[in-house]
Amino acid sequence: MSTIYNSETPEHARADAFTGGDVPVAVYGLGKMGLPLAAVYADVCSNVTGVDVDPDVVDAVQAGECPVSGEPGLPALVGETVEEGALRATTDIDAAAADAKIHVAIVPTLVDERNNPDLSILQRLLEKVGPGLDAGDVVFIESTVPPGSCRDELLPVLEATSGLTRGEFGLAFCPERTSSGRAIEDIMQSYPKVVGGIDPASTEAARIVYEQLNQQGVIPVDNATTAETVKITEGVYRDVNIALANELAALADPLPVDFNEVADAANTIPFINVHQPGAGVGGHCIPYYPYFLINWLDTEFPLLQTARDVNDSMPDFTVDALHSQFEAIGRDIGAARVLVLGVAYRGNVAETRAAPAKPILKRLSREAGELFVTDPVIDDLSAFAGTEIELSEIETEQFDAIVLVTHHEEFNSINWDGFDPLVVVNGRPSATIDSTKHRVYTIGSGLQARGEL
Ligand SMILES: NC(=O)C1=CN([C@@H]2O[C@H](COP(=O)(O)OP(=O)(O)OC[C@H]3O[C@@H](n4cnc5c(N)ncnc54)[C@H](O)[C@@H]3O)[C@@H](O)[C@H]2O)C=CC1
Ligand SMILES: CC(=O)N[C@@H]1[C@@H](OP(=O)(O)OP(=O)(O)OC[C@H]2O[C@@H](n3ccc(=O)[nH]c3=O)[C@H](O)[C@@H]2O)O[C@H](C(=O)O)[C@@H](O)[C@@H]1O
Repeated sequence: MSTIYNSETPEHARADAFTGGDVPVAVYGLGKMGLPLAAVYADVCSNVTGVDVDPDVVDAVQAGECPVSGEPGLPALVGETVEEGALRATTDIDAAAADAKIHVAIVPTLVDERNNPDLSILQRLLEKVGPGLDAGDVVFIESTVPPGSCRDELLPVLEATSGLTRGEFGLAFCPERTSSGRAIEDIMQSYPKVVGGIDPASTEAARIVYEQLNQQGVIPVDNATTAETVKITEGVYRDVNIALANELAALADPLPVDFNEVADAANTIPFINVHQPGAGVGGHCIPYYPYFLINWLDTEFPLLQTARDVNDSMPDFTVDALHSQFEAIGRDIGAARVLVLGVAYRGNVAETRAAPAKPILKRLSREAGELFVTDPVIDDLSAFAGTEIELSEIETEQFDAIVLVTHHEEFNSINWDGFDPLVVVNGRPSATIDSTKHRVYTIGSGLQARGEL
């Protein structure tokens, strides 16, 4: 069997061995990002074992089915690669680790209730992978981790459990630079892959492998900590920029000014990229990554913490805006029927972690007369306050207010004229409320229409 790491075999021969299926791969974690990654690996090298602790996920993949929804091309790729024998799935981590020579970890890396980074799932996984490592194997970490993790936290686990020492096996950080809903495209061709190893041979091994997967090529960086910092920098850049937009969105009220128009105009200069203000920042990535610095290093990050605080205040900003509109028309929100549109953390994605809709609904359940909620992409709304209503039924009801928290494309076909005049708080400037009857307040734009109320 060929090895990729620290081998005297010429580079092109190692790449051929990988694409020819002579270097077995294990992908640990078959979730929203792990399954697309395993399927792309299988498409390229035809020799992948996907490993997951969830037997339902494993059974589905083994049957050629795709347990991850909303990823264009994924069901077909999983079906094809499983049928060809290029992809198989198991819950048996020990056996998969013993067989593989390339080990790819893409399990959750979270923060705890105090926002301290929690790498325990990844560490426990590597404790099981370690005993299966042989000299010449290489481990690629795709889960986002705080800078320094490969060197200080993960390498020691692999050394302790494998009996091997640094230099006998490789370890590189190879971040997922992908978004839900675009996973296959992002993995294969949207942007180059960044890779950084704990030693030059690990970086080289990662470069050789990912050059076969990614049509945009590979950016090898100096070491694993550099690659880890690239990924965190991308995440905090987004969080801080969204916070800037959210802070400036407040200009809409005192001036008044349509800050969304301001942003569009400002963004015509190529080096300006004003983000969109909105009802909040959710998901299991952007709200957490700042804490991979703030609560990891003995360094102050006042800007990052401020950005977090600003973004965390947006659910309250949204509910406060609703209160202001009710006060302006002299109505009592405590007697109002309020509908919330969208609980997913962002449009067109079936994921609710850290969704801004949760605190918005919680507060409205105390402050509104009656509360209703709908989301066409989330099956189970039981974790959210409010009475669930199907999107197809909302036009048969009357409401006093509608709060759009998440902009799913299904909301574009709402017949707004079908409702009697009501208050609308639009939490996503990308959504258009297509009616002049209603009193519409859009975050960033301010009061856009007084309507007939
Ligand atoms: N979802 C996203 O948009 C992005 C995610 N990432 C990174 O990728 C990581 C994984 O993300 P997702 O795939 O979205 O998570 P996910 O929650 O959808 O899936 C994680 C999978 O890992 C499995 N798992 C948990 N412990 C395991 C273990 N010990 N062995 C094997 N499988 C195990 C779970 O059963 C689940 O199927 C994230 O934590 C993040 O660091 C990076 C960029 C984008
Ligand atoms: C720039 C970008 O697309 N970043 C991705 C991000 O994915 P994620 O699914 O979290 O989407 P996101 O568009 O950053 O949105 C996060 C949250 O921020 C909100 N949001 C987003 C952009 C914006 O201008 N204003 C805003 O309020 C969204 O509604 C959502 O609640 O985080 C991923 C990750 O790092 O895990 C990363 O791989 C992805 O590239």
